[in-house]
Amino acid sequence: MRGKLIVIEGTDGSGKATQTGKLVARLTAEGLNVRKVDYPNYQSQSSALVKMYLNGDFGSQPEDVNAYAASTFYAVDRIASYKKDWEDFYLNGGIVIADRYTTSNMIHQAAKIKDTVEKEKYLEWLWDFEFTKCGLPVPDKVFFLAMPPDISLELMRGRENKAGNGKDIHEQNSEYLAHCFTNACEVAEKFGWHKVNCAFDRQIKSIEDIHEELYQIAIKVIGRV
Ligand SMILES: Nc1ncnc2c1ncn2[C@@H]1O[C@H](COP(=O)(O)OP(=O)(O)OP(=O)(O)O)[C@@H](O)[C@H]1O
Ligand SMILES: Cc1cn([C@H]2C[C@H](O)[C@@H](COP(=O)(O)O)O2)c(=O)[nH]c1=O
Repeated sequence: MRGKLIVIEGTDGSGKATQTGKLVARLTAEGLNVRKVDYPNYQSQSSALVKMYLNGDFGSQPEDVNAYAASTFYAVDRIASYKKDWEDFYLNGGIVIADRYTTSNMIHQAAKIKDTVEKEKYLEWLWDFEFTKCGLPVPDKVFFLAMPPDISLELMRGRENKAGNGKDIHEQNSEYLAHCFTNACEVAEKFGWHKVNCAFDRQIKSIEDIHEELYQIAIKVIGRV
């Protein structure tokens, strides 16, 4: 019996790692069979092209690699991780909580495409490529942590990126972050993601309050209530 896949999404510095860690810890403490995955999988060689892209080896601007090409770098990394680390676990009923997934391509790569018809074509291509052709599981639930870009920039300030080599070409570009946020709000609506409003009037919701909102929905998806 197939398990569940729950994804925690958002733009850079929106609190994904914080919330993924808390949700996994609580569900594990309750005795559920839970595993955490995060993307990019920097620990694996499969992320080599992603690292080169984010390091600026193909150009210093995100748009120097088009949405389709960059998406394939991330997809390859995801497929390697799925096949090696969690396919069996998931197909045998395990609960997987993902910090980023294909949904990050929908946010960060689709943001490069301004024309709405072309963006639509890209989103259809991506769905078919990652889920239908490559066989990655479709998420059971996607949480979108809607943290306004000016606040997430503050949260990220002074913090290194996860690859541990300074700020990457996405993080260096505040204009791109703003485009990604606007695009994420549209995509979240289109695909029926659960949007968590993480701030109101520049007042950030507490880590605990956001966690509680995620937890209450997650246990329904898992079938605990
Ligand atoms: N609701 C919140 N209130 C205050 N601080 C927060 C909140 N959520 C996260 N933070 C802090 O913001 C910083 C960024 O959070 P976190 O690393 O979880 O974000 P992220 O989305 O995983 O980042 P990235 O996209 O760079 O991987 C951390 O220092 C974290 O403790
Ligand atoms: C998984 C994935 C990620 N991205 C983007 C999102 C971020 O800007 C970077 C990864 O940075 P992190 O802070 O180390 O998480 O890459 C993407 O465009 N597509 C993806 O599938």
